[in-house]
Amino acid sequence: MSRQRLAVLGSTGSIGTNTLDVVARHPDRFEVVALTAATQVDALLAQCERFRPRVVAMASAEHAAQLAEKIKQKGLSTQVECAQKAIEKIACADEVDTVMAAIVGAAGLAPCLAAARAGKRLLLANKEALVVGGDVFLRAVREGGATLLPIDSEHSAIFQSLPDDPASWPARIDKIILTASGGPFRTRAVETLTAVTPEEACAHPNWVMGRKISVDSATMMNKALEVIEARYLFGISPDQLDVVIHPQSVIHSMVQYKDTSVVAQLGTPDMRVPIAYGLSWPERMTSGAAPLDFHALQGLSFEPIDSDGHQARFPGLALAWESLRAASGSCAVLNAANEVAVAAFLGRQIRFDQIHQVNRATLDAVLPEGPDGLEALLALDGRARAAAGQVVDRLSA
Ligand SMILES: NC(=O)C1=CN([C@@H]2O[C@H](COP(=O)(O)OP(=O)(O)OC[C@H]3O[C@@H](n4cnc5c(N)ncnc54)[C@H](OP(=O)(O)O)[C@@H]3O)[C@@H](O)[C@H]2O)C=CC1
Ligand SMILES: CC(=O)[C@@H](O)[C@H](O)COP(=O)(O)O
Ligand SMILES: [Mn+2]
Repeated sequence: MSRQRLAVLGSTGSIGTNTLDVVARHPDRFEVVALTAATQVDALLAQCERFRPRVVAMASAEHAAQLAEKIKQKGLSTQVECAQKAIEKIACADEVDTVMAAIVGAAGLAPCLAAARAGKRLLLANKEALVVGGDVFLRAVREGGATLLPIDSEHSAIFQSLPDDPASWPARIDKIILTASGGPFRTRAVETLTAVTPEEACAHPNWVMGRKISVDSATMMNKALEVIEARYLFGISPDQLDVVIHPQSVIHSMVQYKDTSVVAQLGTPDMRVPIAYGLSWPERMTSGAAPLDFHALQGLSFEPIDSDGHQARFPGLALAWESLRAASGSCAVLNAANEVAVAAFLGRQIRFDQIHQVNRATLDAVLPEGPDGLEALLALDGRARAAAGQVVDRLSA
């Protein structure tokens, strides 16, 4: 069996390092040919020493120059490139079979589209790329003949719970139920959310993740993005998408069939499981995760999202359905606003509860014009970021 030649985009992040952890367990199956990162020069250098990729790219010339110098000092043969175009070039290179898309945010859209158009096996962790790209993204997958496999834990669970033949899904499925942990503030008094610090927001109860997605989990904007992601991945209508709070993060999501049967995927909350599934699909291979111990499990519980003040605590969740039903491009506007708002919160410019104010105001202010390609999507993303930035400025003045 020939080895899959892998490129990991965002290799220094949480998904990137988990991917390399899984890959290192299977040297007979994978060859790491390319890695990309943005700012973490030493972390990427260490990955180069361990995995010996042929090429790496960093988002800025400054970081790439620092890395190139260190690579030379170590006597490594890895070629160092820079800028977003180099990352896109890696995503569609002939020497790459499989692309792990693990860049955070809309910055991952162009490389994902490049990989899709080049017909790669595309492992999608970067949910924002699909939220922004929507039908444009799916068209690139179709036309390029790419294989799109979900890595997000909920979407991997749904994919594992669905029949193999996508053509059979509409006739068989009643709805998809995404589970949500409720994040670090599930039981916190709503009126105290004004005082939340970035450190508190990033302390997820079940998962260790990057800072942006951790804040999204705390506002439940992560679940809003995931509802949109599910809409596109599984071609299902927004009315057939439901969310239930499940604080233990053991059931990763469920599919309810027409006969009311529910099929779910369970496991310990460890991203190496969906990563290993994506890498090995349609086979299975070891992931390094600990198995679930049903004898030790304390119980699984569920809370409706409209119970116990959750609607007031998580006002952003409803924006998923609102954006999906609004003009095409609205999901891209929501995503851009949220990226700006989360960055402003992490930079201590706005309060935690003001993230939703930025998202709400930006959705109201920016009218999308049905973006039909990458250029139009990036222009819309830029417009929404400018509008969101103005809201941030007003709130922080
Ligand atoms: N973490 C998790 O468990 C899960 C994550 N996801 C999704 O996966 C994606 C990655 O998340 P996560 O790993 O947590 O994020 P991290 O912040 O941990 O990692 C992000 C990676 O992207 C790189 N990066 C950041 N900005 C840019 C840019 N502008 N251009 C190129 N590269 C960039 C970073 O480089 P550097 O570090 O060098 O600056 C890093 O390698 C997100 O879309 C997230 O929603 C989905 C499910 C679970
Ligand atoms: C691991 C993963 O997929 C994250 O998206 C996770 O689901 C976050 O959990 P909640 O958003 O449910 O808190
Ligand atoms: Mn998820």
